[in-house]
Amino acid sequence: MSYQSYSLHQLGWRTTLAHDLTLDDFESAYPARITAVHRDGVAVLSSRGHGHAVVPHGLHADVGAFAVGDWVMVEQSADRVFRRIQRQSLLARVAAGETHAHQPIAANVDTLFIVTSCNGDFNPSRLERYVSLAMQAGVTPVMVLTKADMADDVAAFVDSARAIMPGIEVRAINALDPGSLHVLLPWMVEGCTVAFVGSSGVGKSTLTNLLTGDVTQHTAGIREDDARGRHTTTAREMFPTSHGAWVIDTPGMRELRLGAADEGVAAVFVDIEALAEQCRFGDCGHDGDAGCAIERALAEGVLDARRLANYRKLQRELAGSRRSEREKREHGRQFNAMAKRAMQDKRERLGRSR
Ligand SMILES: Nc1nc2c(ncn2[C@@H]2O[C@H](COP(=O)(O)OP(=O)(O)OP(=O)(O)O)[C@@H](O)[C@H]2O)c(=O)[nH]1
Ligand SMILES: [Zn+2]
Repeated sequence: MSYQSYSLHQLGWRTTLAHDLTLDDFESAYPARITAVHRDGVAVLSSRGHGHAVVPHGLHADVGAFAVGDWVMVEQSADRVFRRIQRQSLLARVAAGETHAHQPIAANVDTLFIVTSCNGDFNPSRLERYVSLAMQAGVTPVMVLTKADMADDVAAFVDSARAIMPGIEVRAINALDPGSLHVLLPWMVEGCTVAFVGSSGVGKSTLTNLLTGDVTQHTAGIREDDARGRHTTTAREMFPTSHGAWVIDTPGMRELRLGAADEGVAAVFVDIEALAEQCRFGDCGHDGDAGCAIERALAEGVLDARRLANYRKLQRELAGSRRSEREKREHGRQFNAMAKRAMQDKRERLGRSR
């Protein structure tokens, strides 16, 4: 199995990916998909099978610029990455702390299964956050409610989940029952890539193992030939399933946080944004202002107070991350100006001493 090869279609190739490539690219290199990112290069899968490719110095800054699921062009004559192909979607991790730096986690994911359980784990505000993140990344969110076998009123959980965003797909499931897996099959299509997020204990590993179990040894490393022909054992983070879809399971998925996700938040809270447009005054503060449509909706019970509070909280976070981006840019500008001054001083001193 570990030496199995896949067609481009099976690997998830889309014709749109080729729009980013020239004839030259195709003559000197071939497309491959990254299944793991290592310190010294990337593990790839292509129509040639499993392989390892080094990332030349200076290509997209460093290995950190590549993510599992990325498509790259690998040189025909050497196991070396030639270039990365434009991503269709990108789940990025926002670093903890004040820097708000974005680190790519998974690329070209089609569906993000947002997993929660039909119990105390179910938290609409956290789900709104995950859905915003998926929308921002360009990935279709699907809500998966596990432990349906242990809840009295599954329908109530499904209804709450449907209220997170208009039109969102919701499926309740008993992850311990392989027979109930069929509810996820519409997204497990050949060449499609899925990933799971959710808190600890909701059943992500159970579902991932069910989907990939009979196809690969999930956690075990696979022997492969590296660039120098040595055998190495490397862990992978992208796995085939029996239905032909791929599951990306990387440790980074567990640390996804909402970054600069303005469009994602706007997509999830379309109801509130539409209400705001109906306020009498364009600069309505939605706080005791006359003719406020949001407050009217609250009073009429059309809008949930918790949802509005979470929308405001996310807006504040977005403002915070915009501010820190600005500060970083400003800091960079100040540093450049300082460096320029130092160079000038040096030139002047040299000029005088001559
Ligand atoms: N009854 C029932 N138990 C479930 C279901 N899904 C998961 N479990 C159980 O819940 C526990 C946690 O499941 P995991 O799959 O390990 O959860 P996880 O999301 O991967 O958790 P982390 O690895 O900590 O992120 C396990 O004991 C599972 O057997 C379900 O639908 N019904
Ligand atoms: Zn208002």
